[in-house]
Amino acid sequence: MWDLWLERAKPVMPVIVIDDLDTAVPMAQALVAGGVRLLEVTLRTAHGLEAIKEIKNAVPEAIVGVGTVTSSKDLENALKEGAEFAVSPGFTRDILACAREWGGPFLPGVLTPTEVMQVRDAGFMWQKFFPAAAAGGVDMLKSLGGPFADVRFCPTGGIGPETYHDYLALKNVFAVGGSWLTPKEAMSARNWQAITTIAIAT
Ligand SMILES: O=C(O)C(=O)C[C@H](O)[C@H](O)COP(=O)(O)O
Repeated sequence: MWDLWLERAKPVMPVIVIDDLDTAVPMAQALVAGGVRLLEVTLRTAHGLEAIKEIKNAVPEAIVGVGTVTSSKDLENALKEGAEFAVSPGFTRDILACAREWGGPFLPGVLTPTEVMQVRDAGFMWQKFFPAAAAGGVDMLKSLGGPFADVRFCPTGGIGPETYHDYLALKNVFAVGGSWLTPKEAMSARNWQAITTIAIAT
């Protein structure tokens, strides 16, 4: 699925925090206008689920997923609202089982070789590498690429406009995620042009 989506979307995934529900749709439109279509709406605030539903209905060009999935219940709730993919900062046995049953694109979060092996054993070849910068960044991903050449990573955590290129240059990285694409100041000022400008430049 990621392969297919990446044919028509930039390989970047904004990690979106919705403080005010009315920002969800214009923010998504601003990103899509700049070619950023893979949108990870986090469950960090109470508006996450509703925002997923609203964006799905109002912005058909967006590919909307759910982030900060920390339980199987989170995943089930987000799927009911129409989330097309799901991302977790880590994984539990329960989440992996629920994601397998769903069968859709789920990115479990990993940080160590052992975790890469655990989720690969469970059938997940596409993984989130989190927190990327704090855990060794590009060098760590290069090292993981040795024994795990078949695994594709989406690093997130501490990545910004100055560094995301370095990650995307790695052959085991399929996309890069982060909150830099939807800065808090631009969101609260409802400065959609600023968000489109960032998206275009990315
Ligand atoms: O909440 C989640 O779903 C997470 O798993 C963590 C986020 O992906 C990173 O915290 C984003 O990191 P920054 O770009 O440094 O803000």
